[in-house]
Amino acid sequence: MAAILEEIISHKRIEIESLDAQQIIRSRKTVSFRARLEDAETMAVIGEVKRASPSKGDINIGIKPEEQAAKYVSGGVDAISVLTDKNYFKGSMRDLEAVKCAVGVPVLNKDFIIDERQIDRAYLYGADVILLIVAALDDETLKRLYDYAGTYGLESIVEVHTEEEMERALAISPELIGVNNRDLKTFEVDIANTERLLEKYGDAATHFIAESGIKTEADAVRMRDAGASALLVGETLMRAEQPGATTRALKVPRR
Ligand SMILES: O=C(O)c1ccccc1NCC(=O)[C@H](O)[C@H](O)COP(=O)(O)O
Repeated sequence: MAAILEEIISHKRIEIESLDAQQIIRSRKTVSFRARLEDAETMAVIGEVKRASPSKGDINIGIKPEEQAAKYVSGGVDAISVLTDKNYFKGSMRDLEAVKCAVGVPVLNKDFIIDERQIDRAYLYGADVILLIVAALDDETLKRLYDYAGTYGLESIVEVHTEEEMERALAISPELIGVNNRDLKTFEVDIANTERLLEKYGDAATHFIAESGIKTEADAVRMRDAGASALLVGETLMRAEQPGATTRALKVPRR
């Protein structure tokens, strides 16, 4: 595991000690991102609320998450990702809740999930989708958490960066796979990673989401041509003067 991921996960282990197992009333219906993807005529865009990151430090600290999310919605965004980790990304579960109250599109709880209690919390705060990072989980835990999320109607984006992780992800037949273009060992970002992996695995029966380093319409076209049906975009939208217009520009027609 990359050193930064290992460090984040050790913080998560401490964080989850304070989370109680809860009896949760499962009355809230989640909003499906997969259904939206299947209906889309353009590349789907997941706009991310990302105040800061380990690789870039502070990006846009002062924003109100619900206002930022509303700007993405004005550009036709298909889902909002909210980074809820506090130590490394300066986010919170309150950010997620504020976004969920402000928008109707699916909301992704972007965090480093290693335990069922984080999934309980994601549902409680209004998530529709969670992220499961293959590099942070063994095979048994990955499958267990994937299935557990499904009991809430939560969809999981199973994130990979390498071929080996892709093989491990495909073994559980997930409906959504995120291909991260960021190498967490070096922080180097190269969108050719999605092209490389999808050249080999693009025919798999799943939806591929290209994550990280997407800046321009030309990048969106490259990801579409590689076989991705969605983009996850953080920094570009967080720094954009007009996040709505930037979102719209990335929604290139599907092939
Ligand atoms: O962004 C980081 O520095 C980072 C470091 C360690 C673990 C995860 C990290 N990022 C999380 C993400 O996956 C990105 O926020 C997401 O893909 C959007 O990336 P970008 O559009 O490049 O901001």
